[in-house]
Amino acid sequence: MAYSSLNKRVVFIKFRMIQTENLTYQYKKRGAILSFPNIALEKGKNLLILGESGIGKTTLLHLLAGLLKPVTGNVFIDNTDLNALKSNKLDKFRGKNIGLVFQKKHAIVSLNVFNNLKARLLFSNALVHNKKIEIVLKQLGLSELKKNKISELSEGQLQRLGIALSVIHNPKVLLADEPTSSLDDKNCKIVIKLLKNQAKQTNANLIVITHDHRIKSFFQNSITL
Ligand SMILES: Nc1ncnc2c1ncn2[C@@H]1O[C@H](COP(=O)(O)OP(=O)(O)OP(=O)(O)O)[C@@H](O)[C@H]1O
Repeated sequence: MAYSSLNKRVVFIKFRMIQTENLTYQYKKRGAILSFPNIALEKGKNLLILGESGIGKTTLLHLLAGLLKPVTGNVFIDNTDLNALKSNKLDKFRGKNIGLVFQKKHAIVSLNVFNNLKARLLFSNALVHNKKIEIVLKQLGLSELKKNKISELSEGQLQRLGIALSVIHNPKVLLADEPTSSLDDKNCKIVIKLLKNQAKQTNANLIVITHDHRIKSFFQNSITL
């Protein structure tokens, strides 16, 4: 076959890191059925998901993380169908590939800042590199506080530690639930920039779910539930 005709037949299929199809969820039998638009996100792309209170934002985030099983539909992360994984494999997959940023902080109070990050790496079966921890602490402005107890951190410092804990194992996907809703304008901007920078540095996909319209301008892609 001549090169020119071979060339014409080359098809570029864009690889989707995150893909959902026909997702629905129902908390109670006879309860309302929550249904969600399809998501298709190429590697490294970010997405903002907006929606009013009670519309199902946290539910969608939990479906994307495999914390809830959909009534119908599928979630594919890096070509893996989360529905097809048994619970221990799903836990391992989530631990390795997904970073969750919750509004409530998930640090272990009996450990200092540095050891919290070490524990997070151990939990996700990642290699513990002290240097890597130092780098993330520096990126998030927490180096000076590495030996501090969790109780000694301010709200803003705790939030940055929450981000550090979500990104330390280089997840492929970073899911953030209302990361800015309780913040003033200045800190809202800082947190979104930190999340975007962290995602960019590790070539991860960032999905932020929120009702906070202030952050719309930081995202090229957004959907409203
Ligand atoms: N555990 C539960 N049992 C029953 N219903 C639930 C449960 N969790 C959420 N719901 C209902 O499901 C719907 C979607 O809830 P969800 O928390 O996903 O919304 P949300 O958009 O994140 O809301 P908010 O912005 O107020 O946090 C709501 O009507 C809520 O009352």
